[in-house]
Amino acid sequence: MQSDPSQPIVSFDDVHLTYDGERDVLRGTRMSLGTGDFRFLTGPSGAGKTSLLKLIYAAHRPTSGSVEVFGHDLSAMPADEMPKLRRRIGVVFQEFRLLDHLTAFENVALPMRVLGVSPNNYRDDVVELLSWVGLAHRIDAQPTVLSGGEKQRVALARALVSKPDLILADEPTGNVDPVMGEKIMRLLLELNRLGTAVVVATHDLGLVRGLKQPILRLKDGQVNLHAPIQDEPQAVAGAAQ
Ligand SMILES: Nc1ncnc2c1ncn2[C@@H]1O[C@H](COP(=O)(O)OP(=O)(O)OP(=O)(O)O)[C@@H](O)[C@H]1O
Repeated sequence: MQSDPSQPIVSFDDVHLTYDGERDVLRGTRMSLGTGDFRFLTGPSGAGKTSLLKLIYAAHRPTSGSVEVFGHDLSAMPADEMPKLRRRIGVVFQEFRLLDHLTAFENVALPMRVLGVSPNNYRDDVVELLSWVGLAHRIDAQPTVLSGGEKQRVALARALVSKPDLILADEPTGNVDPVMGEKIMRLLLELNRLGTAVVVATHDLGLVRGLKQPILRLKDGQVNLHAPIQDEPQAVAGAAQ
């Protein structure tokens, strides 16, 4: 399932999403995402950021309109092809929690086990990923003894183990202190520099401001693309003289 780099990897055309027949969350949303793009997804609480990410992951279906991912119209995609598509998408969602009875290693390895990949083909990758997120020393620890930031980083490693082309992260810095939040974001930016497209839904405007990446702003059911926020020019002492 290769995609043409000149084509969008995600494309929403006139997408409506209505819950319970009355709550209009998306109202004719149009947007696209290209290979290797980085986008923050911002908007007021309840605007529909999580819902939008779930549409991309095909965890929800639109009420109307079309969602294409890696060139496939999701509404026309046979159910048995979904796992192959999802393998190309790494997700860090609040509700995809780590499993407490598994170690950090086993949690990160889980997507590969589910896909039926032999341990010989993922063991080194799992160890490398856990080292990359700074958790080589916690590889055998279970989530119950990990801090919030450590758990977030295990979840990030798990999202990356299938070498996805696209990462969807929903408030990945939500439960961690600002230093850890910045570290997680730097890891995502580094991945993006290596060619992975990344969408990060966040309320943390400090991060959005600091990292200077383009912003998808979701408001009133519509998505608009904004340029990175630039710092205000600093007043230069004596400049007026
Ligand atoms: N499965 C569902 N069934 C019914 N309503 C839902 C469902 N999921 C979300 N909603 C509603 O849809 C709206 C958008 O929710 P969503 O979680 O997508 O927003 P959000 O922008 O991610 O919010 P937040 O920033 O607070 O996390 C909210 O009003 C929410 O209550």
